[in-house]
Amino acid sequence: MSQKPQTLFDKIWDSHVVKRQEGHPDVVFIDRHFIHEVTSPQAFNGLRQRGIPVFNPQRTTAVPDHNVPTKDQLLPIKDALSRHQVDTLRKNCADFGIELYDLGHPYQGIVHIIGPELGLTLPGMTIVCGDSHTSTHGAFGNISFGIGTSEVEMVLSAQCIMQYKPKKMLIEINGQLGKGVLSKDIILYIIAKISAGGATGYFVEYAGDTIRNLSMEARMTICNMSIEMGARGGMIAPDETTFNYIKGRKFAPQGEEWEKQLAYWKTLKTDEGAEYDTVLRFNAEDIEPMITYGTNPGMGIKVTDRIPTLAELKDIAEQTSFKKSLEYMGLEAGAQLLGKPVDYVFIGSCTNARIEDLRLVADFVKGKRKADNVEVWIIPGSNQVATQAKAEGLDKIFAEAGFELRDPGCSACLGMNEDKVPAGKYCVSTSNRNFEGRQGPQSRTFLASPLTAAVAAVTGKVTDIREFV
Ligand SMILES: CC(C)[C@H](C(=O)O)[C@@H](O)C(=O)O
Ligand code: SF4
Repeated sequence: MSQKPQTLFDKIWDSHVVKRQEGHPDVVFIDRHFIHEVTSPQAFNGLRQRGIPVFNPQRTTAVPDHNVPTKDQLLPIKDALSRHQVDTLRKNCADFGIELYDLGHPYQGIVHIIGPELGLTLPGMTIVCGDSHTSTHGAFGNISFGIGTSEVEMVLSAQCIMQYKPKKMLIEINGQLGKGVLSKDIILYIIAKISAGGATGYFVEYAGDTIRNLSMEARMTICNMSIEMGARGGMIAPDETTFNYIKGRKFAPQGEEWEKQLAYWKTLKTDEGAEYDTVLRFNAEDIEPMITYGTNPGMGIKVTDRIPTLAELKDIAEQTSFKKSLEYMGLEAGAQLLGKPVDYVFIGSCTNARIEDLRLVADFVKGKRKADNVEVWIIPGSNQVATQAKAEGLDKIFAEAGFELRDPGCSACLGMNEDKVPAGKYCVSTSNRNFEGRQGPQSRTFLASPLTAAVAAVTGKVTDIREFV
């Protein structure tokens, strides 16, 4: 009997449904649960109140990342709230028997960076975390999505979650990327095309030869930002690039188990003829280095383009938020961003703080110096990234360029620690959100790729990387 062709999403979802009842959300088994200090405290308190243990502590991994200092990380945390958050995570993990990669541990880092690098993130899994950018892990061909604190409690107590199945979107990108164009530009381009709400209610699968030719690091950047167009998550079918990345990692399957898993992973692709609710197609040749000018990630332009004018925007609601946005950013409609002086450059976050990002930046800045008007922070995504960077001598290249390589954490991606961009200052940032106040009260963010950030650091202004490569 021939089965109806299935999408990759359906294959993984259906194989994890524990209970399905018409008119109710599916009860879905969760293979891997990541937790951090911000969204887990109330969940643990809920368990305490109910007097129940964590159902399967081995499937949960904890790491402090949001509230951690990126200088002198091993000294007691000065900020009282941050210290309390991190201490609470420590106590909860000790009380409930959960593995914690605490500050100073070789595996500590941003939660979405450490999962993949430790081989905890694997194809075919269901993965959740009380964090919207859990979508990052989908680059390995699994279903990964962010959940709320009450759902964190649900997963801790039952290793399952109740969820309605989302709609499915395919985004196919084909063709050769131009010089100086990175995967960050691909995703900023897509979000600019479909808007920050363009994929609301969908789970996105990315496909096409452009995606196939990307490294795992680059794929993670794309899946990471799926959430910034409203999607529940993003995924990419696993292939040889995926398997090579995973092989030999700390918690990756080994020996016979590897062979067994690999055979299963190879089946993880969308069947010919399977249907999506929506299909979008883009050409890689149309994509250029991108930068955002506004206060949501959909407000992006090619770095050489002008900011749109009010008249160019179609709907009225959009016009109101557009005006407010430009006011906040201190920018004029119709103006060019190119040549705009910047004050800070932040290279970091779960979007672009992996070793490949740091290599790209180092490669570009080698022998160059930062401009006098900019302060440059490089915050590695994890201790493993930092160690690797040092082993390769990247720290020396950064130091010679006047860039500061600090300790790992979320840092100025959202400024929950002391790394804040001062009010009114402009920062070219490799992170994923440019919301009002995101990098500090009244801070102004231009989202861009690591290369566009690096060139801004050297010239002190918004610059087209293609002038240099
Ligand atoms: C703090 C956390 C809940 C939040 C998220 O869910 O994304 C943060 O990581 C962010 O990027 O804004
Ligand atoms: S690096 Fe930024 S986006 Fe990623 S988890 Fe941390 S705060 Fe959220």
